[in-house]
Amino acid sequence: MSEIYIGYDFKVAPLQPGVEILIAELGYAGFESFVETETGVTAYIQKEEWNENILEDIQILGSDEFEITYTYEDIEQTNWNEEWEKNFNPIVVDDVCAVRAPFHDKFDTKYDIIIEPKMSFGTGHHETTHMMIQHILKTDFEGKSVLDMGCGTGVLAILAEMRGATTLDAIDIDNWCYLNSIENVERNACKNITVYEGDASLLEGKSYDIIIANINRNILLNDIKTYASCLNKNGALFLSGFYNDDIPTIEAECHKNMLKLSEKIERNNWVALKFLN
Ligand SMILES: C[S@@+](CC[C@H](N)C(=O)[O-])C[C@H]1O[C@@H](n2cnc3c(N)ncnc32)[C@H](O)[C@@H]1O
Repeated sequence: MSEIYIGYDFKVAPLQPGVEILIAELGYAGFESFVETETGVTAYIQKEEWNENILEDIQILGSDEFEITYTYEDIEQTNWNEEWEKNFNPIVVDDVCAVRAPFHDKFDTKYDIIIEPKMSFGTGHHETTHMMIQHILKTDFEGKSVLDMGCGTGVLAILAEMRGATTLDAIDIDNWCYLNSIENVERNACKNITVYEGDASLLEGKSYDIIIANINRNILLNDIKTYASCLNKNGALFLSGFYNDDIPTIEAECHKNMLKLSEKIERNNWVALKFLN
């Protein structure tokens, strides 16, 4: 890996969903890591992956809905690591589950998950991860088979195993997330999780008692049919990665696939839904 990164400091108004959209677009353009700041996001790309037209296809920069300005500079990788460590604060969900980095002190919680998120999404900071953790804490996982779709850092699969799940598949389309999930599974001494790189096309012939998918509205709308076909009788599907306003569309797609909405958690306009078949 190259020693030198280029760091872009983006200032974004309004902050959300601007930062979220910007991160998604930059990810596609080859940026590898993101540190959210009070005014926007700092995004890093390896210098050897960079060219001066790198932002040419980033649509949100031309949008009238957002005002986005940026500066950029060369960053030594060591500085980037420090920057990341400064910005990753541990979180505790419902006093029961801590998600922290190896360099944070241990918490006195029932579940203590150690994550080195590097470039993957899923430190528990995001509303959707937080709510999915809340759903998992309320659900009986003892002896269950589980799919964590869009696993990111693997945090949700790791918690599901800690809660008693005995067979788990964790899948992410992104190579960094795949590699990072394998690392985090080992770091937390999980024994029942298999990590795959890919998407819903890997699910043919598979079946699970519980499916967790924190991705985004459009991917979910596309893949709910496949998830429903992989869900065992009396199964549960947890979905997040979308807003309150998206519920009717998501619910309609679930209905088409014989899934009934049974519970909703909401946080800052983001939602996490539980469906039963
Ligand atoms: C919002 S993050 C969730 C990460 C983690 N599960 C959490 O809750 O913190 C969504 C993840 O889905 C992955 N992803 C996006 N599209 C996907 C697809 N079609 N199939 C599988 N994973 C996908 C992304 O790479 C990303 O890591």
